[in-house]
Amino acid sequence: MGAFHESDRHFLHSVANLGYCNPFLTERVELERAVLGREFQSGGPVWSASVSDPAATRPNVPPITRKVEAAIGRLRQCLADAADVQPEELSDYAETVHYLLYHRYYPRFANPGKQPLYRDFLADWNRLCHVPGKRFESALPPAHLFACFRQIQRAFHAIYDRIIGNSMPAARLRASIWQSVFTHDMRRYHRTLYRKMGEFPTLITGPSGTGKELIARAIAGSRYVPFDPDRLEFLEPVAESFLPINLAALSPTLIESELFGHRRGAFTGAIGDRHGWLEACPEAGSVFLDELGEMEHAIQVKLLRVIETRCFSAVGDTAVREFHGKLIAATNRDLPREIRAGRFREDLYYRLCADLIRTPSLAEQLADAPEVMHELLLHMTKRTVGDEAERCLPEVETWIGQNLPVDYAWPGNYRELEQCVRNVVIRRSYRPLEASVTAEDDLVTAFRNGTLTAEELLARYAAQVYQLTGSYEEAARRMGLDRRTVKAKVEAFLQSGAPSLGLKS
Ligand SMILES: Nc1ncnc2c1ncn2[C@@H]1O[C@H](COP(=O)(O)OP(=O)(O)OP(=O)(O)O)[C@@H](O)[C@H]1O
Repeated sequence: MGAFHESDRHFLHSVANLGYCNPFLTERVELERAVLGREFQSGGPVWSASVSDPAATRPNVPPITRKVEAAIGRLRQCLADAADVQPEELSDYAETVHYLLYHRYYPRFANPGKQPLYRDFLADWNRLCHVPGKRFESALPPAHLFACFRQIQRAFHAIYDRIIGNSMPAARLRASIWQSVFTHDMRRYHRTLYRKMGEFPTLITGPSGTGKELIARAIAGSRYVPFDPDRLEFLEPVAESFLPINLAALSPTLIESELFGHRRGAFTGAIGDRHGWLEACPEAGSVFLDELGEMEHAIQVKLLRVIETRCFSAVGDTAVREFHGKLIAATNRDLPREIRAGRFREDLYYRLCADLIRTPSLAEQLADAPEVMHELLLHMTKRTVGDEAERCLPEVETWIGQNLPVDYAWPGNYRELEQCVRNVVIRRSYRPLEASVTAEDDLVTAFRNGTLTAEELLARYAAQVYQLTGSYEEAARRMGLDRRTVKAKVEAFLQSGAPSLGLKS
C-alpha cells in the first residue's frame, strides 16, 4: 500500500536523491536520467562551467524543475488523501519539496543581506511541507533549510566557477572539495554535521601552482552561516571569513605572533598587545596555513594543541583562548617523506589528514582531456585582459602552438600557464624557466655590458640553482641564503618576463 503509484514513488525518490547527491560526481547524470526519462539530454559525464558562456544553464535542470513544479500539487493531494502513508514516501516528498524550493529561490539567493526573501520562502515552505493530518518526522526547520540552501549555492559556485575543465581529474577535484564541505552524506550534514565540520581541519596537497589556495578560499567561502529568522539576516558576513598566513614568507616569531597573537613586551618589537588570526577568526571563518611543510617544530606542537583542544595562548601570555573557526592547511611537500626525515610531526599529520584533498597537475588534466587547454587559456586571458579576451585568445593560442613543444609539461602548472598568457599578451613572448635559465648568451652579454642590476643577477642565479637542484631547500643551502629568500627571487625572476634579463635592445 502507500500513497503513491510505483512511477510517482520512483520519481520522488530520484528527485530526493538528486537534491542530496554530490553534483560533481557522475551519479548525478544517472539520477537526472531517472527523473527525466526520454526528456533527458545527454551532455558530458561531468558538470563543468563553460568559460565562454558562464551563465549557461545546465540543460537538464530547468526541465526537472518544471516537472517537479507540475507534479507537486497532485503529489501533495495524494498524501493528504491516503489513509496509509509509508515513512519513506513522506521523507521523499519532503526532500522533493526541498529540491523545488532550492531551484525556485536559486536566482534570488545570490543576493543575501536583509531578507524579505525569507518571508516568501517561509510561506512556500509552510504551504508545501504541511500536509493535513501528516507529520514529517525529520523535517528541517525552515530557517536552517534557508541557510543550507544559501550555503549550497555559495559552495556550488565557489567550486564550479573556479575549477575549470571537463576532464576527470578536474571533476574528481570538484567532487572532493564538495565532500570536504558537505561530507559524502549531505542529509547527515544538514541534520547535524553542519555544526561539527569546522572542527575538522582540511589538508590540501599537490604540486606548486595547482590551485591549493584557490581551493582553500572556495572551502572558506562555503562554510555554513546560520540565518536568524527574527532579524531576517545571516549571522556572519562570509566575505570577511578567510584569514591566510604564508608560513614560508614569515620568520617563526612573526608566524607565532600572526597566528596566536602576542602580549606587549613578549619579544623585541612587541610594543602592544595583538590579537592573532586564531582569536580573530569567527565561527564560520577559516584560517589558512599556506606552505605548512615549512612550519617549525615548536609551532607544530602548538598547532597540534589547537587542533586537539581548540585552545591556545598568545605569545608571552598564559591565559587560554579558544579557537572557533576552521583550519585549512596546504603544502606542496610530500609530508610522509618529511615525517620520515624528522621534519614534520607524525601526530600533527594524522590530525590533519582526515580530510585530505590532492590537487592534480595541469599535465594530468591535459593528458585526460587536451581540449581543456582552450577553456583554460580563455579563462586566463579573460582574467588578464577582461573584455579584450576573445580578440587576444587567438594570438595567445597561436604563439603557444608555434613556440612551445606540443607535449610541454607545464611544470609550474596553472600559475605558469597564467604567467605565459600574461607574457604573450604583454611582450608577445614567453620563455619557460628551464629555457630562461639556460639562455647563457643573453646572460653573458648582459653581464659583459653591465646592464644587469644586482637584484636581477641574484634572481637569475637563484633561478639557475633552483633549476639545477629542483628544491628551494637545496638551492638555499648552496647559495647560503634562507629558503624564503630563494623562493622570492625565483618568483621575481619568473614575473620579470624572464627572457630579457635586463638586456637593453
Ligand atoms: N584548476 C584550476 N583552474 C583554473 N585556474 C587555476 C586552477 N588551479 C589554479 N589556478 C590558478 O593558478 C594560480 C595559482 O593557484 P594557487 O596559488 O591557488 O596555487 P597553489 O597550489 O596554492 O600554489 P603554491 O603551491 O605555489 O602556493 C592562481 O591564479 C589560480 O587562480
